[in-house]
Amino acid sequence: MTSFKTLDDLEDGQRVLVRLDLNSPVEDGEVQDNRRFDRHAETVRELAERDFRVVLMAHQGRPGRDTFVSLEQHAEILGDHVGRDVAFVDDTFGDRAISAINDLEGGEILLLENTRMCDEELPEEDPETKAETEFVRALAPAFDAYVNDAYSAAHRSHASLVGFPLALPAYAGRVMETEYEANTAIAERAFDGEVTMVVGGTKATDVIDVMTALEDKVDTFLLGGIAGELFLRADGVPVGRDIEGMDLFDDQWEANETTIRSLIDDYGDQIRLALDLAYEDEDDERAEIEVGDIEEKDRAFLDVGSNTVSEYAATIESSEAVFVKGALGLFEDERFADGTVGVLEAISETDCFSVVGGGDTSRAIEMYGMSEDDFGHVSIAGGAYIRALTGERLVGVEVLRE
Ligand SMILES: Nc1ncnc2c1ncn2[C@@H]1O[C@H](COP(=O)(O)OP(=O)(O)OP(=O)(O)O)[C@@H](O)[C@H]1O
Ligand SMILES: O=C(O)[C@H](O)COP(=O)(O)O
Repeated sequence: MTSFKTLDDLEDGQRVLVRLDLNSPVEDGEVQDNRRFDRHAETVRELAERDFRVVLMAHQGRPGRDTFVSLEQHAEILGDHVGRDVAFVDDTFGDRAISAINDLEGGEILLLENTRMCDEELPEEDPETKAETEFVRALAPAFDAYVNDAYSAAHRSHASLVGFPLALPAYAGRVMETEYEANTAIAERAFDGEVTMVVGGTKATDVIDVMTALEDKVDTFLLGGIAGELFLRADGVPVGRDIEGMDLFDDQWEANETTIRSLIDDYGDQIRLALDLAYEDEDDERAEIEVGDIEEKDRAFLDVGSNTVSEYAATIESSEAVFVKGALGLFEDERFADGTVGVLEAISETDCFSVVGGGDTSRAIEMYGMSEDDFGHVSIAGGAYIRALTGERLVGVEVLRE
């Protein structure tokens, strides 16, 4: 299906430069462990076991943000997941980096400093320009091959992602391979039965883009979350009131009202909206109301209701393939997790082909004790996932294919 080379095509024992995506949440300066470490650990472990000298590159945050920190902590967390030491050098491509690389023995692993600390990394330029940067020209000669495992960053035309594949023989890592295959399935595969897509979350434009790109691939869109409420509002239901401190509705409504209305007009038969919604009552408990009984915009809705969950679950049960993008409610609060957890459980109980994506949404799987093994694929990508779903090509994947 793919035309890129993989680790199966690499001759053992070489010097490999490997790009991972370890971009993680950072709280009070502390890097938080997450599934990206676990997934990439497989690629790294395989390379170390095959006696490669393994040098890793990754980014964290962006200059100017609190999350823009050194990768020193990442080396330790990754080492725990790999089950081997991951050394760290606080240099990206200077003399200290080169000398640490040259000191490596077969089977040893070294992580270089945050690629975004290098000035030439970030400006979005074409691969040819990136291949000419000092960063790539200085580092590439120290290696025999380049491996890109950072599918979730592959929509960025940054030097570490698109420059090196032009300077070295380039291969896809295991995460790159599996993410690519699962996330492009909806655009590239033909399914025999019904294809269902659960769309929610907070970003109306993501939902609109997915629906527009996939209307001829998806039989039924099940809507929820803030995006679902915007569709309900277009359908004449007085919903869409922000909870304090959030600004999720009015700007999005203004910017997207016309598009949402025309989607409902054009594809109404494929779109299913919530039948009931949940809110917080005077006693701080979850309460539900039928959509038809909502008379004015006097409260914030934080989840879809139980009738909606049953209906959506029944549709999922009869589907051949189910894709998820975005949560159906504020699942971080247990009282408003029923919608998101209900559809995820329905998916996990059927043997349909399934892909769950979006950084926040997939977090619900472990939060509520479900197992990733019960899903076809749980993506670790955010921006790259939505681009793949909408058929957009990812520059970092394209250079590997070339
Ligand atoms: N009714 C609601 N009110 C408030 N928040 C909601 C509601 N419904 C869903 N959410 C929030 O939406 C978030 C997920 O939305 P988002 O659009 O970011 O989806 P994602 O695809 O998981 O993430 P990302 O695009 O960031 O990778 C969840 O954290 C959830 O709390
Ligand atoms: O975390 C991500 O989604 C990727 O690493 C891309 O990060 P960016 O949006 O800061 O480029």
